[in-house]
Amino acid sequence: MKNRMATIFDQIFESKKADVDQLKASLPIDELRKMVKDAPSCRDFKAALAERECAVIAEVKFRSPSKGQLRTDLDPVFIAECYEENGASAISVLTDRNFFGGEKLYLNIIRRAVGLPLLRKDFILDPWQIYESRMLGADAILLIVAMLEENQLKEYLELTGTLGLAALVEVHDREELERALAAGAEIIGINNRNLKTFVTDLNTSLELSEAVPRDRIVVAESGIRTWEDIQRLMSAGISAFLIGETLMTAPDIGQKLRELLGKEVPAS
Ligand SMILES: O=P(O)(O)OC[C@@H](O)[C@@H](O)c1c[nH]c2ccccc12
Repeated sequence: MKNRMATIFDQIFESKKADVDQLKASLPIDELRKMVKDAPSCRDFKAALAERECAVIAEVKFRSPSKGQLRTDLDPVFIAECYEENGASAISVLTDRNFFGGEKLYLNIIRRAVGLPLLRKDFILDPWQIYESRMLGADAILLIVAMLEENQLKEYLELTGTLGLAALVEVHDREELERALAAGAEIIGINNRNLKTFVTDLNTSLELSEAVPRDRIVVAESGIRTWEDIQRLMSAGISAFLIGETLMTAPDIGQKLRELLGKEVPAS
């Protein structure tokens, strides 16, 4: 089992690398760099998280390698509007097609429908994708420490800042956290999902958040199911939460979000 899962992580990496090589060949980075100059300004992702005591980044994710198809009514705009109406602080949009059923186009159509800042959820391996994210209408990108070399992480963080994008820097363990902090990450995502086994454990966020200085924002990611989960994380000083599956599998997405925010008592 363990080996099979490890292979999926490697598969994602290889598949993304092949995609990026192809994209780079079709549009040289210099061209892309020129295009970015005309992109509209970004919405402030960091401020949106900082201004609430309990900030939910609600995710548009139709499929995952561990759970398969999460939802069959594929209406990303409807879901994003539902998130906005029911109290989300930001929206995370999966743009990886092969493993998560995402589309780059979703960023564009969701951006036109809602006013919240958008996080592009993908596997960033190359600066090309950072320029592309800006073109697609993202306000923030995910940088996964486990996928990047130390110098890449620093370089990519700098580039995100230069382009006006925010970066959510994702870590899974203490060593990755140290690397993220050393690189100057301001928003640290602590992923409760073990990348090899895909098992989620909220203790990962509870334990690692203790080592994050107070001037950085911590986002607890993955495996959050209830208001009680959120309260547990809040008691450790965490105030931002990235939630996908629980919302995407709920029959009434809006109601589920209100429940998670403590605004409504669960139906059963
Ligand atoms: O669906 P969940 O368990 O609520 O998790 C959301 C989010 O944390 C998860 O989708 C995620 C975290 N890091 C990622 C990196 C790539 C793709 C997806 C992810």
